[in-house]
Amino acid sequence: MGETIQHGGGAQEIVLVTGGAGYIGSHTVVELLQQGYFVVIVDNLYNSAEECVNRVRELVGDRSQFLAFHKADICDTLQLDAVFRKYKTSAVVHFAGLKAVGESVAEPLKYYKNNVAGTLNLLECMKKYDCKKLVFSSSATVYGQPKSVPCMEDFPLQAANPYGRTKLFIEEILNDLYESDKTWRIIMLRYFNPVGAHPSGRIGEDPAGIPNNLMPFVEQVAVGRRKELSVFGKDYPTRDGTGIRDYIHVLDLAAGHVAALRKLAVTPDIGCEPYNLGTGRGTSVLEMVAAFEKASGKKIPLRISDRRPGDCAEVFGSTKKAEEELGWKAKLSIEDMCRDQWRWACKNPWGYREHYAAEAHKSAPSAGETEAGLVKQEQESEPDRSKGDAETQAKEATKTALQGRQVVPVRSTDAQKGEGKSGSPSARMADKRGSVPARKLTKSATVGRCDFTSGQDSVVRVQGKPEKGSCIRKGVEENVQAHGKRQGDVVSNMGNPMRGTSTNGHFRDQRRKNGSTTSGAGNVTSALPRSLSIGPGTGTHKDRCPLMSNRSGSAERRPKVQTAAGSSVREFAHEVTNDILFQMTTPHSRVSIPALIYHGVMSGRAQDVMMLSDACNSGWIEAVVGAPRAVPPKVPCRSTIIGSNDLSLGTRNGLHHAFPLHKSKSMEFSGMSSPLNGLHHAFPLPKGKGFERSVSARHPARFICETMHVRSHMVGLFQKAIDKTPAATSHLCA
Ligand SMILES: O=c1ccn([C@@H]2O[C@H](COP(=O)(O)OP(=O)(O)O[C@H]3O[C@H](CO)[C@H](O)[C@H](O)[C@H]3O)[C@@H](O)[C@H]2O)c(=O)[nH]1
Repeated sequence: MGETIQHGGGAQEIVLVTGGAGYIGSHTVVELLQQGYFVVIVDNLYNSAEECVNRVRELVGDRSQFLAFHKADICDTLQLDAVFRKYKTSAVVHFAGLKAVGESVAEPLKYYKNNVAGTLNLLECMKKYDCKKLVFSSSATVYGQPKSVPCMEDFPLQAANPYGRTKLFIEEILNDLYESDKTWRIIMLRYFNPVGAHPSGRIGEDPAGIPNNLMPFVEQVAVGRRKELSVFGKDYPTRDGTGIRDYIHVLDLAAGHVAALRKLAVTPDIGCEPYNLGTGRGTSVLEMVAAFEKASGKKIPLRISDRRPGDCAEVFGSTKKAEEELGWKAKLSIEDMCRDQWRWACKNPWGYREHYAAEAHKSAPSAGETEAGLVKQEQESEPDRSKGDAETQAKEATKTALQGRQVVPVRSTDAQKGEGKSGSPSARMADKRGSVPARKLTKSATVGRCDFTSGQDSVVRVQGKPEKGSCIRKGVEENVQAHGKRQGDVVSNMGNPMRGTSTNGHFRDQRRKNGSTTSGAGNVTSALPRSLSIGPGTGTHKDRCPLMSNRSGSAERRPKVQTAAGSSVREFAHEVTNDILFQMTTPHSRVSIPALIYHGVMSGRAQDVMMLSDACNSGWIEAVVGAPRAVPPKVPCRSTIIGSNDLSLGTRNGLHHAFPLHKSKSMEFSGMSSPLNGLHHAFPLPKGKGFERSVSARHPARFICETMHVRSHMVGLFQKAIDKTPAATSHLCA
C-alpha cells in the first residue's frame, strides 16, 4: 500500500501538504523540497492557482521531480483516500482551509464544513493509512483579544468569529485525538501576521477579492489597484495610535514548518503541542506603511477610518517556546518583508492572473505595438507620487511586469475615481477576481487571443478611434450613477461555457485554469480562422453570417449558408462565438467582458445583452446593478438572458428571485437547470423550446445551449451592438 520514493540510495520522506498551492503553503513546499523531502500537494485550487505550483517547480529546479500535485479536495474522502493510497505518506502539513473572517461570519457553515469537516476527513485518512504525524496551520486568532502581550501558548483561548472558531475547534479535536491515541504526534503552529513573498518574486500572496489583511491591501494601493489605505483606528493606546501586530516573513514561517516536522520526527512523545510563530516584536500600521513606502518608493495615500470591529490594540507573540523546543527563530526583518512583497507586487500586479493573460497574448502579432503604447501610456499617466531612484526602479519593475501582456492595470487615476466609495459597484467590480478594470486604447485593440487545444490561434480584433477621457469602467460607473439599478442593464460575466464538463462550484478554478485548458472547445474550433476582424466598416462578419440578426427560430431552421471561409454559417457562428466566449470566460476575459458591458450599458442597448451567470463569483452583477438581492423582484424584463452554467441564476446570487423567468416570454435562456441554482423553479430546460436534446453525455442542456443557441446568439448580439453603436467600438478596451 503506497509508493515509497527512492532517492540518493535511500527512501525519501513523503510529506503531504494540504493547501500547498496557497500563500504559506507554497513557500513551505519550496522549503521542504529544498530540504530534501518528497512533497505531495493536495489543493482544490479554490483560493489558489495551479500556476503557483508551476512556479514552485521552477524555483526548486531539479528538485521538482520530488513534487507531486493533486487537485483534490480534503472534503472529498475518495479523492483524499486515493492520494494516501498512492503515496506512503509519513507526515502531513495541513494548510487547507478558508480564512476570510468576514466571509466566515456570513457563511459559517461553509467554514465549518471546509475547515472542520475537511480536517476530520483528513484525520480519518491519516489514521487509516497509519500516518500520525501532523503539523497543523493554526493561527494567533485563537488568542482572541489577549489580556496581555506577548501571547504565550498557555493563554486561555477564545475566538471572535467563525473562522477563528474553526481553528480553535480543530485544536481541540487534535487534543482529543491525541488523548485517545498517544501514537499521534501533532504540532499546532499559531501564526501571527504573515507578510512578504519569495525573494524571487515568483510566488506570493494573491488574495481573491478585496484583501482583508493590511499588507496585501497596501501592496494593491502601491500598484494602483486601490486608491488609498483605510487605517482602521488611530486612537488605540499605542505609540502612534494605530494597531500593533507581529508581522512575520512568510519564509520564516516556512522554515518554522520544516523545524516542526523535524521535531515530530525525533520526538515520539511530543503529544499535541502548540507553538507560536511570530517575531516577538510588534509593529504599528503606520510603521508598516512607512516601511513599505521606503521599500517601494511609492507613497501610500491614507485615510483614517473608524476602528474595525473586533480588532485589538496590540497583539504579538512570545517566541520563546518555538526557539527552545523547535530550534527555530524568525530571521527576517520588516524591511525584508516589505522589499520582497514589493518585488512580488511589481512582477505580479494582478497576482497569478498575469500568467494567464500573458499566455493568451504572448504571440499575438499586433500585441507588441499595442502593448508598448499602453505601457508608455501607463508610465506617462502615472502621477509623480514620489521621486528619485526608487521611483525609477519601481517604474522599471512595473514596466517589466507589464511586458508580455496586453492588458494593464487601470491607471491609478482611474482607479481612484472608481474607488471613491469603497463599497461602490465599480469598486467591487474592480475588486473581484477576474474582473479587471479596462482601459482605453489608442487605435485598435486585439480583443483576445486564444490558444486552443487544437493548436490554432485566433484573434478577434476590434477597430475604432480613440475617444479622450473615456474608459469602460468609467462609463459603467457613470451609467450606474445616472440610472441607478436598471434591470435592463444587467450585464454579467459568463461562467465557463467552454468547459462543458465540469460540475457545480468549480467555475473560478476552471476559469483560472482555462488559459491553458479549453475543454469542450476542440470540437467546434477546429475550423477557426486564424484571424477575424469585427468592427464597423469591415462588413465582413455580417456579410458572411446573415443569421446574426435572426434571433427567431431554432438553430436547425436557420439557413445553411456558406461562409467565405468555406464553413457553414452555423459552424462559422460557433467559431466566432467560441472565440468571443472563450475570451469572456477565461482569466484574460477582462478584455471582452468590459467590451460587452460597454456596448450594452453605454449604448443603451443593454436590454439586449443580459448575460447572467456565475455572478457571485465574477462580481459583474454587483458591479452593474448593485447587490443582486437588492434587485426588486418581478421587474419586467425584455432582455435576453444568456447564461451558460449552473449558477447562472444561482441561489447564491439571488437572481432567481429577481427575474420571473417563466413568465417572460421574450426571454431566452440557456443553462443547466438544477436545484442549486433555482432554475428548476423557472423552467424545465431540457424540454424548453429551442433546446435540443443532448449530444453530450455529461451536460446535455449545457452543451446544446452553448453550441446551438447561445453562441450563435452571442454573435448576433455582439454584431448588433457594434453595428448600432459604432462610436462604442472606439472604447473597446485592451
Ligand atoms: O485595510 C486595513 C487592514 C488592516 N488594518 C490594520 O492592520 C492591522 C493588521 O490587520 P490584519 O487584518 O492584517 O491582521 P489581523 O491581525 O487583524 O488578523 C490577522 O491575524 C490574526 C492573527 O493575529 C488572525 O490570523 C486573523 O485571521 C488575520 O486576519 C490591524 O491593526 C488592522 O486594524 C488597517 O488599518 N487597514
